[in-house]
Amino acid sequence: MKEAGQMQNLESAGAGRSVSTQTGSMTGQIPRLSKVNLFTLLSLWMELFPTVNTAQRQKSQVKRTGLVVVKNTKIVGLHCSSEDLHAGKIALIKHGSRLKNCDLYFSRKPCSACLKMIVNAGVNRISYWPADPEVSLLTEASSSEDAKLDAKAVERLKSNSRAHVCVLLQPLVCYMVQFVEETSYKCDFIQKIAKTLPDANVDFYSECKQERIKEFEMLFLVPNEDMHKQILMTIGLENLCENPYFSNLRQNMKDLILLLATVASSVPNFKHYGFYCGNTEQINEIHNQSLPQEIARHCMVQARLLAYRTEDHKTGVGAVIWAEGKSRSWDGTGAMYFIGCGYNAFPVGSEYADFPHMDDKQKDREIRKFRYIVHAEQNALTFRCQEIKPEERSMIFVTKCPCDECVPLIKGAGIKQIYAGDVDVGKKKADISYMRFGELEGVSKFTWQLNPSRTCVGEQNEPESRENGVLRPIPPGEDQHQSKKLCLGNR
Ligand SMILES: Nc1ccn([C@H]2C[C@H](O)[C@@H](COP(=O)(O)OP(=O)(O)OP(=O)(O)O)O2)c(=O)n1
Repeated sequence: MKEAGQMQNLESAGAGRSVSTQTGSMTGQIPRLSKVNLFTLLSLWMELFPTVNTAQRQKSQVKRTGLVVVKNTKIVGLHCSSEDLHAGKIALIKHGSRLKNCDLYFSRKPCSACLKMIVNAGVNRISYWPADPEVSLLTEASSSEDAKLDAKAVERLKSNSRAHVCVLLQPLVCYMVQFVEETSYKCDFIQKIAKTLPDANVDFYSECKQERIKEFEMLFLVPNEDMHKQILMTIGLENLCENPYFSNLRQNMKDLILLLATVASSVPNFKHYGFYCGNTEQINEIHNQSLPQEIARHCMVQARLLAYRTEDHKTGVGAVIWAEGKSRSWDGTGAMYFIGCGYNAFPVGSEYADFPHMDDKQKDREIRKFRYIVHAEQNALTFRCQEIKPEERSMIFVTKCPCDECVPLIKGAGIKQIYAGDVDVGKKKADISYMRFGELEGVSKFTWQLNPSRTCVGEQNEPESRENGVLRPIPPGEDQHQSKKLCLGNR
């Protein structure tokens, strides 16, 4: 029996098949991200969810942690720890006994306080990223005694628990890194900057990527190999300390970090580019309702990661739906909470040869893919884990413009905002068209572009920035600082 459509298992459809590809990966074969790697990457990315006191928390002994909750291979929760609550505690508050039989992917090994509760809730598997644990072992000698005691307690809980507590790091399939590199560079967001700013040095993308790789390696990889081995020993992974296991582990970790940095750079924090409403008359009104750019970019990167699970040989699309609750809650995502996600794939349970895979170039319309493939937005809506509340602001992030089939679905579902690429807007292709998005009313549309208020209303009208849905004024100098960091193309 095949798994549900949100996370359909069609490994056979992806890796290792010779296909004609618009993206033209080196071999003409489309590699596909495994589910385990997707969940792992999303957990690391959730650790980086833009929060208020990120800097402050990094200094504390309890490290920020990202968490993905998976039930029957479907993502039912994307969380991150806050100043007050660890990731495991947040999962417990949000899901309670529904955690039974779930698989949890942590960006760090959880502490004993979290582990005892989630084990007690009856989870099936706990997978964690094998670097510095939640209660950091990379701290001063005075507090390291507590950290070691905690690591021992975790081991004891682990050995007496029914849940499988493990490290799940799969090597990436062949050419995955090259494929992600090519498709990230060619993605709508980077190409739009390259087209609209012809003077910009196109190297901005590579430079941004290099910065991100450095930043992520600092965060997710213990820089010193001996220290990494010591941590692995303390957290009960002595079997990974010998070579070749240790070097393989480091290599797998580095590959995943590289992949995350590449995808993250494809929705860059560059100059005044971001998700804006194209209609200048509505700018002021809509700005008050739109998300802070850093959160919008963060969610779009999640959608981009999901797109690497596509079953379409040519065009991968990812979608993720979030909502903003009425008040800020005590987790690291503030007032935002996860509703659902998906990618374009053939109907649940189908096998590789059940449906046609051809595109518009195929003369025989009967063997084209379009009538069979379920779109990313459709899967995200179908397999959502929460209801969409009409009184709350809900938003969908899609890597491509919603097509005419999806636009009324999104509106009908009560989603209030769409964040999307707009490269095909207004196009009518033979079997799929993107005409209705432009005309859509009653749903705010934010597409990737240069901030229109920079050219239309002047810089003084820059909206207040918000942290996790909470309005705050921009502290003097911060905006300049951000653009300084981002003006990579100006050299
Ligand atoms: N918002 C969207 C838009 C499209 N898709 C999916 C459905 C198809 O799997 C694929 C179609 O993409 P294109 O319209 O780009 O069509 P092609 O894949 O044929 O590419 P081309 O641009 O060359 O026509 O993307 C989706 O899931 N969600």
